Amino acid sequence: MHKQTIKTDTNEYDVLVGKAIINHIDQYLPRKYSNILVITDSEVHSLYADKVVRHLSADTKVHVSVVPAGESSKSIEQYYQLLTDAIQYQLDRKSLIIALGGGMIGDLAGFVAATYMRGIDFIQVPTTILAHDSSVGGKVAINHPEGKNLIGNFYPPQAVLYDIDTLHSLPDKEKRSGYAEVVKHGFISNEAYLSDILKVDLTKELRPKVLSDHIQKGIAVKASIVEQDEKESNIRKFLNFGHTLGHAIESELGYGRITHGEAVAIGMLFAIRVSENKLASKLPYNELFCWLSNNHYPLTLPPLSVDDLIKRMKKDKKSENAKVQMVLLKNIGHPITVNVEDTELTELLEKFLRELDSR
Ligand SMILES: NC(=O)c1ccc[n+]([C@@H]2O[C@H](COP(=O)([O-])OP(=O)(O)OC[C@H]3O[C@@H](n4cnc5c(N)ncnc54)[C@H](O)[C@@H]3O)[C@@H](O)[C@H]2O)c1
Ligand SMILES: O=C(O)C(=O)C[C@@H](O)[C@H](O)[C@H](O)COP(=O)(O)O
Ligand SMILES: [Zn+2]
Repeated sequence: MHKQTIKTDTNEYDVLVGKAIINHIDQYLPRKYSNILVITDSEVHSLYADKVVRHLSADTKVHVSVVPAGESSKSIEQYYQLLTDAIQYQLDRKSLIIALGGGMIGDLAGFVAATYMRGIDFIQVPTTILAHDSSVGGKVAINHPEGKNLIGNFYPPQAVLYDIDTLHSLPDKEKRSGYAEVVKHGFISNEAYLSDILKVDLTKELRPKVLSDHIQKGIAVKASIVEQDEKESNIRKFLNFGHTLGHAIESELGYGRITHGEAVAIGMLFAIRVSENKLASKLPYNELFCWLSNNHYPLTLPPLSVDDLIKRMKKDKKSENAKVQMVLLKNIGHPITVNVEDTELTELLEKFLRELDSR
């Protein structure tokens, strides 16, 4: 079991990463709760919800709310239904919400916890590789058809209980999606970590030791940034590397048509091209492209209008005064934020999309 404590100006919580954590979930709860609502999705429900409920204390009332699996559930409709469930189950200010699932559930259940009765305790029980990122740092949100995570808050969990045994059941597509955020943590932190990540072959069974090492290092990168800038006034923006275009693609295609990680992978390729162009950076574009391609990431997109993508990029939370702001790399481990003018962005994005089509 590996424990990392996240300490910000206002909060402190533990992230536990290890095997069989769910079997002992009751002992890891920060305190006793008499009423618990487990929020999960339909896939994770059939795999792990019974196990979680079985291992919670018998003298606790436990309710389970299930939303359909997939990004389209990170919606105002599901959010409202979950609040209704919380009211019907008579959750009070001393109750607990458990977010059991990937990043979609973590963000959605976290936002329910953040807003129900002005905020009640919640813990994250992540079940995807991607959730090594989403469960840490306290960003909770739902999507708006106009843009990703436009409705949300910073609301840290009381604990993150990451049982890596759950990762064995992940489909290959979700392994790929999760690894995109691992790669992101590599690019924004250090070359040795990145080159180690790019040795992984996702088409083969992942070695548990390698996986947990990559996850723990990713959490450490995120933790160190969040501890310095919890509310994203400055360096937390670096965690958005690949997301300015990635989020635009997700919302433009319609939520769930491409996974978050697949979109971020394409977004990172674009951010590298822009870094080369604007900062004369020397970055391993081809190495990343080949690794993504060898691991079967989708690297072509249906036809998309550049103008529409740029309109979406302007709705990004980093954008100020209608200027698109991107996270670029001076080199590996040295991210910076840069405003990109519309004309330049249009030119670079057109060229990038043509390049993707032609490879
Ligand atoms: N809050 C943050 O800091 C943050 C960071 C990164 C991403 N996110 C958000 O996270 C979401 C993406 O998260 P995700 O990729 O985990 O998606 P997800 O939660 O939708 O899970 C992906 C799929 O895997 C299934 N699944 C989950 N765990 C499983 C398991 N153990 N075995 C088999 N199937 C399983 C789910 O049912 C779903 O179909 C996006 O909404 C993204 O915006 C948030
Ligand atoms: O934690 C952060 O900060 C991140 O940017 C992590 C991202 O991987 C994540 O997708 C996050 O939800 C994006 O946040 P947003 O503020 O751009 O919606
Ligand atoms: Zn992300």
